[in-house]
Amino acid sequence: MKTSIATVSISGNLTEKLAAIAAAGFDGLEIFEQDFLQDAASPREVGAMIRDHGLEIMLYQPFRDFEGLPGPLRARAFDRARHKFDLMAELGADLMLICSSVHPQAMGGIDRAADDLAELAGIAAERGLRIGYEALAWGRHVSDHRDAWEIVRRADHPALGLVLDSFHSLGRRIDPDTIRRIPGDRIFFVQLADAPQIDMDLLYWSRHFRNMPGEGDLPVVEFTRAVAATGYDGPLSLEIFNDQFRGGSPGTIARDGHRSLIWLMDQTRRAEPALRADLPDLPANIGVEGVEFIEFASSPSEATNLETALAQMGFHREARHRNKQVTVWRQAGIRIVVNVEETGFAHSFFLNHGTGVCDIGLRVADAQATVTRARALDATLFSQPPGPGELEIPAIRGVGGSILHFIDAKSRLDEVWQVEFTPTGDRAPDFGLTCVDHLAETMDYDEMLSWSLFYTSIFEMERRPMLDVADPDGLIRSQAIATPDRGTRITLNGAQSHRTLAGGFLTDSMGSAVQHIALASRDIFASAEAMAGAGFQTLPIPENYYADLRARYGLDEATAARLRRWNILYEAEGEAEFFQFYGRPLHCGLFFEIVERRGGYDGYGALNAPFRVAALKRLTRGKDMPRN
Ligand SMILES: O=C(O)c1ccc(O)c(O)c1
Ligand SMILES: [Mg+2]
Repeated sequence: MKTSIATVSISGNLTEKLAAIAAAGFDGLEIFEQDFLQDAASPREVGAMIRDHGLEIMLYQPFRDFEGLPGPLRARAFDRARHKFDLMAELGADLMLICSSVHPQAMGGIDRAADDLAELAGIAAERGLRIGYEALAWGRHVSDHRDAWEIVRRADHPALGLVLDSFHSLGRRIDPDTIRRIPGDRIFFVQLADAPQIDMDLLYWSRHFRNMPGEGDLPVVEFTRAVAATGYDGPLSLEIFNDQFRGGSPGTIARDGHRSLIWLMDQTRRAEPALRADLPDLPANIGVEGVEFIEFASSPSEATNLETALAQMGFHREARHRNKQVTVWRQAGIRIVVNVEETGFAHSFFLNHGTGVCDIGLRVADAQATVTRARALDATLFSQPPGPGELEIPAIRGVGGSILHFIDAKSRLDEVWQVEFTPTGDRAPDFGLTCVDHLAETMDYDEMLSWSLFYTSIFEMERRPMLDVADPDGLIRSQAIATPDRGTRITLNGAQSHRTLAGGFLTDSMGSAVQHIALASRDIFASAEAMAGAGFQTLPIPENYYADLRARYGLDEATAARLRRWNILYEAEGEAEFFQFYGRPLHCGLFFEIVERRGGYDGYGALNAPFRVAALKRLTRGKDMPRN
């Protein structure tokens, strides 16, 4: 199956669109009439331009309001079509999409539509062209692919086929398995789009909120499986109308689109062996076994602030790198690496962003397989020449110029701590922190879909519904992603305004980055006490919060007082309970969170998030009186 994308999916002018589509690796495109009409070049020149980019024109669209018209209107529609056929010949396009009519005078009737389309197919065939009929979800008489197929079947003309569009079928909740009964050679073209599940008018939803397969909530994999089962082996083409994408970077949107199609074909192939995908073999979604390390880039002077916080949380300096100014801070299953080298990747990260998380190490079963999959999904590999005696650990580029390293036991990369580091012999205190609970990455709202697709397409990770968090100065959208065992969790936080806390952090850190690190505690009260004893300062939470908490959950005075004492926030869902408290932000804006989950709690304290944001803002504006 070839990959294609409609020009309407990408921002920019036609030249920019073509460059982005070609660079992302698509085989071809659907030329959207509007994109072409607005360009100054002649149809012939546009066709040549497309082919010069190594791209094939797979479809010309849309041709509207054709079938079922009375008398003179019908004749007019045939004239219009002839004119478009002339244009297609100039362009070098041989397939035209006809979408079901929304014309107020269209009469309906399966046979009438079939007769009109058969007659038009005859005209197209004389010119060596073909036409494909698509049911728009809001079509006046035809709004279901089953009816569109019945029309195509009755018209029975070799130059007429069906066009399927996942949005129109799935948006109307039509069972995709109904596609399985259509012969694959009568399907001329397949368009794909996903969308977030929002209850709204179909036309408005379709024209503004479509997104890439895997970015939304529609069962696009089931749809593609059904298509594959018919034996269809034509192009899979993205047709994405999205307001956000229209304003996005053409290169990023095209890359995400290509990634989504590779992901989709891979998922489909695994479930539906009949699929003939032009895809190399690639390993299945990579299972992540945990966070092996979190590395900060810093400088000797700036690192002190961070290292003080680490010591106050009960970390000890466990080991030093043999050749580099790199130290490992450790507590149970958590390793925090502090890199103050003056050359190399971490240093350039530091120069660009200041102190911050430059590298995340993930534990996987097979590091090499991980980069093979990541590469097939258009991720950028990262490498830096290893120093003498150092291991070559596979890595890719992640959020905001940071990197992701992959550590496995299979190729003994997990021995890096013994091979490259020498123990300091420092005493290990135990403040009860056990492992990384989650990493919170802050980014521009417009980047969220892109990074969520990145994680969920490469790794075995699932998305949770998107949440809104109210910041006093705007909204933050939050998207949690986690492995099925919940052992590795990442939250993506999207800022829409630079006046929000997250937005301010983005400006200060010169781009997307980890804004907070949540560490899991065995016993949050014991951890809070030990940390306070070591001088750790928590984020003060106002009295009002605890009054509200008592009312909300009927907590007794003693429990509320205990929570209040350590500024611990609380949330409960049935038997499941969540406890969390925050540290104060470091100079770099990053802060730590300590959490304890009980009874299978699976969230992130969404009800508490606005209190946390307001408390942080009070603190940074210097208006808060510490209570303890
Ligand atoms: O929104 C539309 O009008 C429109 C046009 C052509 C398509 O292929 C489509 O899916 C929608
Ligand atoms: Mg369509």
